[in-house]
Amino acid sequence: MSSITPSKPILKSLSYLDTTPKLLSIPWKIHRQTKRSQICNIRAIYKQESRNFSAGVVSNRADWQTSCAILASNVVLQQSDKKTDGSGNAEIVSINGVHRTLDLVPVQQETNLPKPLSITDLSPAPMHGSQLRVAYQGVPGAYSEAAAGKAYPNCVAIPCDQFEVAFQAVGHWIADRAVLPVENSLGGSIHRNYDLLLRHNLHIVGEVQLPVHHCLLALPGVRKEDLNRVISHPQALSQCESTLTKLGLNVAREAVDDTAGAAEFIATHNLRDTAAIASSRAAELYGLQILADGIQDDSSNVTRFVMLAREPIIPRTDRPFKTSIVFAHDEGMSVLFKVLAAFAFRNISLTKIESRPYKNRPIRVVGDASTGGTAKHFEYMFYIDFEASMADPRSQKALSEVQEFTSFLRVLGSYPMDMTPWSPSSRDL
Ligand SMILES: O=C(O)C(=O)C[C@]1(C(=O)O)C=C[C@@H](O)C=C1
Repeated sequence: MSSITPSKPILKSLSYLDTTPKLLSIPWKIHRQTKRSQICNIRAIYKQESRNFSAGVVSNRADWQTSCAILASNVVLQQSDKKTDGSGNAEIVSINGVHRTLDLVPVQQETNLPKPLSITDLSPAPMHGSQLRVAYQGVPGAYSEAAAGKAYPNCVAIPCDQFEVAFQAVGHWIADRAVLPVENSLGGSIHRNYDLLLRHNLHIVGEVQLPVHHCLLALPGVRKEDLNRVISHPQALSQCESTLTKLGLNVAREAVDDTAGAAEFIATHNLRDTAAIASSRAAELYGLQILADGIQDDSSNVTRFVMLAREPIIPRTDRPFKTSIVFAHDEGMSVLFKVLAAFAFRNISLTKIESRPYKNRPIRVVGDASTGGTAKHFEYMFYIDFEASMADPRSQKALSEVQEFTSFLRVLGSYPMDMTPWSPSSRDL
């Protein structure tokens, strides 16, 4: 047990954070050595992995321990929470609320992978050096971790068990940035994340486009004919749907929180009838074999991530910038048309438009009930990305016009566009 003193005041626990924040300057309670069991040779794999990971995300155990105390206690808790079948030979687990009885894995080894941060772990983290801490949803080997590495080489990547936690980690100074997948070229928008962008007060400060190369992973020795189930993130399942069918895998699909988490789950529970859709890095990390490589339905499979920070960046005009806005309008005809026209007349290209239900006010009644002429309309929030910087006078004029016929307008961020070329055939992950 060691202790360090944070250089900045930090918030102590979620209960403080949710009410009036109390700033504390307390010595750090630091980690117990956590033990994650069950995956063969994971330490060796992970050490090699840390050396190999070309994107440069710093995620080895030593760095991790000095950078993030938040993960410390979870594993022991998790192990004691396991339910057994009474004989002690099997464990009852739940995937998406479905309970399954699994044989317990005989091999019990300590591993070095960081445990994802969860909502109960949002206690103070030490401030450390110059390395940027980037929160992502998932476990090591998730595409979001790769996106963090692409956006910020040499960052410390912090796994979080939910997107909400990644947002809060930044809001409470546990992380400096969060990376958030927002859309995929095959699966479309990741809607929930649009809602989170609105609910939280973080700013979009950048974007990265990551070619996503999926593999079908299973335990060593398992053949395709042995499979009864394929598990993965819902986006990954939808990105590989036709290929799975072509491979003759007309088996159950089950959604889990992230792709690498699916691989970890198979390894941890020794599931010989289940395959995961995940990255080749996840295969290495969790000791799985690649049954099929490049199983996305289209080789041009790209996911766009945005990076979020507590403060906006200063927009510039010396390189291509994108701006993301969200707006709502009360009523009135042609508002959407007028908004689009405000950009079109100034030759500003839109790259994205998305509508989401306006959650506090989902339905509007129009007309006069006494005359029987009522109709109900859904209310929406509209998200627009356009190709111009907020420092560009054209954007400012367009937005002041948009403001005139909208009831709510927020600039989510103005940030450099990801212009890096990518090759559809390259196997980035
Ligand atoms: O599960 C992961 O590995 C993620 O990073 C999430 C996610 C997503 O939300 O779309 C990211 C990229 C891929 O499109 C598939 C899944």
